[in-house]
Amino acid sequence: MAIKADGHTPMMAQYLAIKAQHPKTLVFYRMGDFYELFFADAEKAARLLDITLTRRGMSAGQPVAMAGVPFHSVEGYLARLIKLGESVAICEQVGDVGASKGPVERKVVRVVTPGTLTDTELLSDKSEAVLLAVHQGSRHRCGLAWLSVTQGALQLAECAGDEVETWVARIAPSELLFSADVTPAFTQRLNALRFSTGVSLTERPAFQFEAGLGLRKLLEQLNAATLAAWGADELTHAHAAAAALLSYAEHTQGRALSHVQSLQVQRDDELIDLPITTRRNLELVQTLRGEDSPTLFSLLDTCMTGMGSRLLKCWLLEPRRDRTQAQERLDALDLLRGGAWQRLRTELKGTSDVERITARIALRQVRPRELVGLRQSLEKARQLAGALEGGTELLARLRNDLVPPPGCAQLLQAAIMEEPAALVRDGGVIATGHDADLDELRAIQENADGFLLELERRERERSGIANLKVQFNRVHGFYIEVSQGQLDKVPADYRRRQTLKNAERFITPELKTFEDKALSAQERALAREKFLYEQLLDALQPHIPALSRLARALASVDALCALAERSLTLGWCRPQFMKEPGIEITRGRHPVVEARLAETSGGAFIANDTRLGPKQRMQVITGPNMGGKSTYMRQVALICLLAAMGSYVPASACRLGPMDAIHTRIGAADDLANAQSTFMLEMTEAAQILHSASPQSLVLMDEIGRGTSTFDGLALASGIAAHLHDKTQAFTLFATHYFELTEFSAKHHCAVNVHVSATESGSDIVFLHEIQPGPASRSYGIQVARLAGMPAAVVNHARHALAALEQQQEAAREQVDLFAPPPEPVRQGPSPVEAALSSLDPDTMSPREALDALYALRKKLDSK
Ligand SMILES: Nc1ncnc2c1ncn2[C@@H]1O[C@H](COP(=O)(O)OP(=O)(O)OP(=O)(O)O)[C@@H](O)[C@H]1O
Repeated sequence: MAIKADGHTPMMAQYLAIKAQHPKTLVFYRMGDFYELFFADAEKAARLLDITLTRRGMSAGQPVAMAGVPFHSVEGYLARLIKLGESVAICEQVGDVGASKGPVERKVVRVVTPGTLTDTELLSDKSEAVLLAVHQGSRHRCGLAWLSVTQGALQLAECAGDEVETWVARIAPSELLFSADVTPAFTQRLNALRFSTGVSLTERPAFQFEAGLGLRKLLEQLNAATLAAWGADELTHAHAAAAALLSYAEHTQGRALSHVQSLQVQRDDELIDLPITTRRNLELVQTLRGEDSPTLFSLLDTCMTGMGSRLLKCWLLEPRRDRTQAQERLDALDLLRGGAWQRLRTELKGTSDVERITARIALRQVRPRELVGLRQSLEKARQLAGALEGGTELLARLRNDLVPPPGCAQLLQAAIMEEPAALVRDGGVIATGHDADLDELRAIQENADGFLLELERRERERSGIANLKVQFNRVHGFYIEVSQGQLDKVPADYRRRQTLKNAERFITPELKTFEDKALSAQERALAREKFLYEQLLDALQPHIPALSRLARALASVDALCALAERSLTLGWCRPQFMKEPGIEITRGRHPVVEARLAETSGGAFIANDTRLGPKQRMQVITGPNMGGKSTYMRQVALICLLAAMGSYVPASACRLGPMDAIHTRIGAADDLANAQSTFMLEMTEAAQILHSASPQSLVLMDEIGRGTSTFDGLALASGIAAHLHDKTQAFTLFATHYFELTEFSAKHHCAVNVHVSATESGSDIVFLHEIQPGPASRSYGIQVARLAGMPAAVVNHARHALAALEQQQEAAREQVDLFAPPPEPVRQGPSPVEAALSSLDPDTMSPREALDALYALRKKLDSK
């Protein structure tokens, strides 16, 4: 192999030039049927994928480490790498093999990264891969821009610098872009986010976060002269984020994102605030153990399509403060519950992921079978539109959007076969009758079979070899096979092509002429199919906006039908919204615990009422462990959240006032990644709630203060309760084991005591799970420990110790008033210097007397 001047083989030189452009990305370099990785990339891939590390000779005097994966199973490997947060540059052969002397021309055609996935095989049906760019702006503001490449909807927002974490939690990106010049403190916060949310961080050059560039790119993308219509013209920090976002997305796809044509601006006061801790504690989309079920989402999601599931998740995680949208959905649900939901779901069954297919058409990555799926789904959409009887404003809008773009289905029908091959490069994709040239080329191939049979018959007759066969294989082309015993009968014009153990293979001039014609017809047919497919993609581009709307409408109908079905199956009621602040729930249930109990035949769920209003803002909840305090508190939050997203709720009646946030401080898990102790984390979270909650927030506090000594904990818990009651005035559910806190309501007129009931049966405890007025009478900790299987000796020991402790406390009880305001610092009487000073009358003193008095004062001070 020729060695170039710098010592590398021409192929390695080509590889290194490509690698230099993608230093932080694994480069998959296509060589025949494999993607190869070299040097450090090879070592890394071998480690991450557990594939063999080999050597490919030497280049520039160095051994070349190499590892490879077969191209036909590349998706599986990509999926694993992406899951590990890696990015991969796919480098294909783009030139003709053998066209020039050096290596075949190669190019990175796209970069697969966690936030920009478009491959159906790599994406989860039920969640989006979202790419987010964060720009750290001036004056403590940050700009955010995000998008899911497969959805094509661009979103912008600006937020206060300290709210980035909340926004990132809500947006739940797979990949986050940030500028190389953010402050070290900001980088630290991003790293913490990486630990807590698993997001991949990608650093981009600072110049890409430029507001002017962002504005230009946005205008170009939306084909608009101003962003005023979206209310986005002033959001310069978000423009800067958008600049980096769009550049990166285009860079990874290797083309402009023509399907990204819609923009939405999210304002920080539009959505109900659901901080990371709330999402986690309420187990909205993930259990505390990080599993997908059982969660509120897994219970809700009976959607028929991935699009529906994804939209439903988005409704759940982005509830609006304004109730218009929720009301619209509830109105639609009322109508669908009449029975329409069943018909619509039958139609929805088997619908393809039109949203992703549309994006893949725009990115020109769509596969033939996806287009067949699209055509069938357009037909389904047409039928759905017919079956939707308008009725409500929302349903009427959806019906309009479900009408397929004129001509689109016909175009697909005419161009693509009923059952096309998986890949265009294999041929067998374009329908017969679509293109005369292609039909002619195919006819040559089809007539070949008849011709070959005829030739075989003639040659057998001519040679007298009865078992002579005319055949074809990919390597040797066409041939006539004659077995060893018959070789003497072979006619003179046969030319030997190949010798086998028991037979010889020949070609004749006639067969050779036919071969040339047939093979070139096949090649030309393949090329023609590729060309026609590209033409079809061109013709589909103008339909993209209408297809995106249609996809959204399909997803909405699916999500609404799921909510309708759930409300009926689970016996939920329609919530009412009121203008006055308050939470009034009659016979509320925790939907996930209830479903669990039903599944495990663990008995019926006990429904409970909740009444909170301006005069009763806080419930102090006591009761035994396992009594149901956490369940009760969470159920109130879940019911508020379900109502806000426009769903029916697990209760028999429900009226809700305005709500701006749900804050939770529940459980205690060490945050080892951030080097925070249990107690530190508890206090940090509580402090955040005290700073950000408002009178329109719902706050759940579960056993605050238990992470430290009893007195410290009790003192802190009472301080926090008082702050929430007096200053924040949020609706608060405050569960505690400190009985002392049940005295809180005596001095705080908006707080009431409630408890979860339990009774004793012999020495056992029976949980009734009912919320009742007043404080709990005792804590039953020892009975619960007994139930948990604690050895009898330990339980006995504990009983004695408890009795002794209670006696001791009774004897030494000193009434401590936990809720009395802190005493003013004690004021002492005037000091001797002050007394002497106040007895002086400067107006009656001569200068000399004044000086003497001053010396006397000084002396008094020194003698102190
Ligand atoms: N209303 C209810 N109806 C029926 N079962 C319930 C109800 N509430 C709770 N439970 C059952 O009791 C279990 C314990 O409830 P929960 O965790 O809410 O108790 P807790 O009072 O918060 O306990 P701890 O103080 O130990 O955290 C639940 O897992 C559930 O199985």
